[in-house]
Amino acid sequence: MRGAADYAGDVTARINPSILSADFVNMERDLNRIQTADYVHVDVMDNHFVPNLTFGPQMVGRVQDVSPIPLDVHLMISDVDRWGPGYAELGAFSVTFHVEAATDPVAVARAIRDRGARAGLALKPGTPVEPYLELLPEFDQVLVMTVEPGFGGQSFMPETMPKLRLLREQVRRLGVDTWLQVDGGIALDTIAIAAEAGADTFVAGSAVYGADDPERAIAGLREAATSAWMEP
Ligand SMILES: O=C(CO)[C@H](O)[C@H](O)COP(=O)(O)O
Ligand SMILES: [Fe+2]
Repeated sequence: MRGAADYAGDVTARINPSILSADFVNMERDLNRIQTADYVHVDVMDNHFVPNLTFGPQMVGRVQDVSPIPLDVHLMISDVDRWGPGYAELGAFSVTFHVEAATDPVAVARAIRDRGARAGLALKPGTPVEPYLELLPEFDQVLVMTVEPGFGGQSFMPETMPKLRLLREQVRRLGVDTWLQVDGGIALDTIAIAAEAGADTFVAGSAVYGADDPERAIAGLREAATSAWMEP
């Protein structure tokens, strides 16, 4: 039997709703609709690294001020050497950046950690994982994108799952506690696929905010992922 403990110690699946699907002019209200979330996923886009634009440090700082739940910041921006560590200084719980956006990913991760946040490495669907497997001890989480970054509401890409399997194997081999996150198209019908492949942390935007009852949606997702771990 492949139990949850194999994947994530004795934690339950972490569900991180993405406020990309929230109402930007009612952000505080929408943060209060997800009080059972593990972390709040914050998508920062610069219309350069990805063809979409959201917000920057000023807005994330205000979200940090009013959110009762710690922030999981996902940077989809260029030049994270310059901008990345500042998000840690705002008090984010974790700051995740795309490997292509850093001149020296390890140096950026160390700068983020030095400022008190967890450092995450993000991989787009077309970005291979092999060159980074040995770097796992430098990162607190790896984000395997399960859609092309830039927009919510896209379809889950199952072809990204082999990367997750390799990462899970490497986490076991090195004995590190690097969280494995998936982001994009995560819903009740896809979360089990990612959980079975080794993910322990799940971002969901439209599946949470598109539901009549976001907290019930969070509970359903958590239950679906945890059940997938328990299956023989
Ligand atoms: O990083 C992202 C997009 O680049 C978002 O976090 C992600 O797409 C969440 O939205 P959904 O769950 O609706 O796919
Ligand atoms: Fe994201």
